[in-house]
Amino acid sequence: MESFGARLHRTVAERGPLCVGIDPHPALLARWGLSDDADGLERFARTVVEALGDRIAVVKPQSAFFERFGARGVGILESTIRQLRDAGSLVLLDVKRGDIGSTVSAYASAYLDPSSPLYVDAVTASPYLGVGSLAPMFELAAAHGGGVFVLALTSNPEGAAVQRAVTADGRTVAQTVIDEISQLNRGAEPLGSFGLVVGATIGDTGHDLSAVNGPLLAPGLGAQGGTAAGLRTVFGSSLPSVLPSYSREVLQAGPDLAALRDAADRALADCRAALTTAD
Ligand SMILES: O=c1ccn([C@@H]2O[C@H](COP(=O)(O)O)[C@@H](O)[C@H]2O)c(=O)[nH]1
Repeated sequence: MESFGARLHRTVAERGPLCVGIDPHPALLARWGLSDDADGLERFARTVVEALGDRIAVVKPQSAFFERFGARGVGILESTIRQLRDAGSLVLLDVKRGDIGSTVSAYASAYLDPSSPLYVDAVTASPYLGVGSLAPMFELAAAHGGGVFVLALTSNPEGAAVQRAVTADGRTVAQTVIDEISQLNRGAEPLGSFGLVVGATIGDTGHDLSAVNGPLLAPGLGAQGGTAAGLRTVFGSSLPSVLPSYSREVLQAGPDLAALRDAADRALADCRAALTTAD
């Protein structure tokens, strides 16, 4: 079985270093001329799959925008996941789950067990009940070739107060998360399956990411003010592990398929240039 890290490494080599989010904000539904209901959601998601599913390495549905419409919204999420996988994209479900370990087991079954209707390639997870509480997700991911991206230094300004708080041993909360994920990825080749979320908006992280050996998801590009050119400042020598992520910046080009593809191509070109520029 190929690990998530290996699949990600291969898919990024084939399609380029880009993740595009499916975030059907009410304002975007309106901009696309769609109704703010499950029908509008379905049309929106289908259009993104049709435009980008066969060309983007990773597509990241934001679960909240599907859950907003209850059972039908979750049903649309299920079929969107299936369609993306059929089109060859890796699906990273942005759900930021976290709880006590026994409940995390249920989340792991929901997203990382291949027999689940919501089975995806990887999920986002919140470590604020302790990184160790996420162990059932790490175990099921490892067993089935899945991945988990754990929040470390998020793109929102409110995150810093918690994530940069200093623990009893002198490390920040974020550095303890980084170190635990680095441990899980030790020795993995070509890339570990456990990633971190580090916002593209935060400037120099001031943290040591050198031992992570896993993907660094960088949301916050475009609508939140982060730029591809700024990724070098944020990530320094860890730049080769970065998976840049855009949602609204690309989605606002829709619903025209060619315009969506052009917006994604522009984002990819900017990211390629930023990730490969020599020091
Ligand atoms: O630190 C984080 C973690 C996750 N996100 C999510 O990414 C997208 C960003 O959307 P944009 O439209 O590109 O701003 C969204 O789903 C967030 O929940 C993040 O922004 N920052």
